[in-house]
Amino acid sequence: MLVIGIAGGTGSGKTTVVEKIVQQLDLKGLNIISQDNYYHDNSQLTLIEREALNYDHPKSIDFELLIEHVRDLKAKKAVSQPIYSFVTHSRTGDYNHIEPKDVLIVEGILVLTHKELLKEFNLKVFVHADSDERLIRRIRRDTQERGRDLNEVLHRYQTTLKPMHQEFIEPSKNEADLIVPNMKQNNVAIDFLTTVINNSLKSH
Ligand SMILES: Nc1ncnc2c1ncn2[C@@H]1O[C@H](COP(=O)(O)OP(=O)(O)O)[C@@H](O)[C@H]1O
Ligand SMILES: Nc1ccn([C@@H]2O[C@H](COP(=O)(O)O)[C@@H](O)[C@H]2O)c(=O)n1
Repeated sequence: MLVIGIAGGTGSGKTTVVEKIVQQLDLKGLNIISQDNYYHDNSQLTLIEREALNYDHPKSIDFELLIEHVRDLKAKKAVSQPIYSFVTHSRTGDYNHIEPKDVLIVEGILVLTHKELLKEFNLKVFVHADSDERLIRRIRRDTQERGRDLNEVLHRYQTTLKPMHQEFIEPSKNEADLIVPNMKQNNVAIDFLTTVINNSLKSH
């Protein structure tokens, strides 16, 4: 199985880049795992306590479970992935059933920060967009899709998101084999990445 890690700051366009690659790949069997499903549950806390948590620090992710699922899929075992709600900041109690396929893409802001997870990747990609562009995209997305208001997004940006990005996410760019500039539509980078994946598939 070919395992690809795709990181980048919030709003850099990881999900969009993955969608475009998937459209272009000539493949039947591919799984996409988002790090977002592996946030710790925290349902033992009140909603107010959960709202105050730092969701951009590596400790906010259940990497143990994420790595277990990557290894299980590589060993051709199906996994039950928890479903996460950005509205309640906790797991919903429901699960996605994932059967192993030929290619696995693992995407998320912190997937290139964890030493053990890095060992599982055959190809490591970092999607880049400048911080002002990412903040604009984040405001739009979180107010339209994640039930947040402007004050919440800006407060989170200043208190946790920006410092964590500088401390953990930006340095993880050094782990990448490929950096995809995604300030504007970048079909050349998407074509290039698709070619690299197709070539890697031939040698697997
Ligand atoms: N190259 C781009 N140009 C303009 N908008 C983009 C581009 N890539 C992504 N977006 C938009 O930015 C927002 C965040 O993108 P998304 O792929 O969800 O980022 P991420 O998964 O890294 O948080 C989405 O609304 C998406 O449509
Ligand atoms: N309960 C939560 C959990 C995470 N976040 C934010 O999500 C961002 C990561 O997701 P992307 O799709 O943008 O990569 C991260 O920056 C967290 O701040 C949240 O707001 N609430």
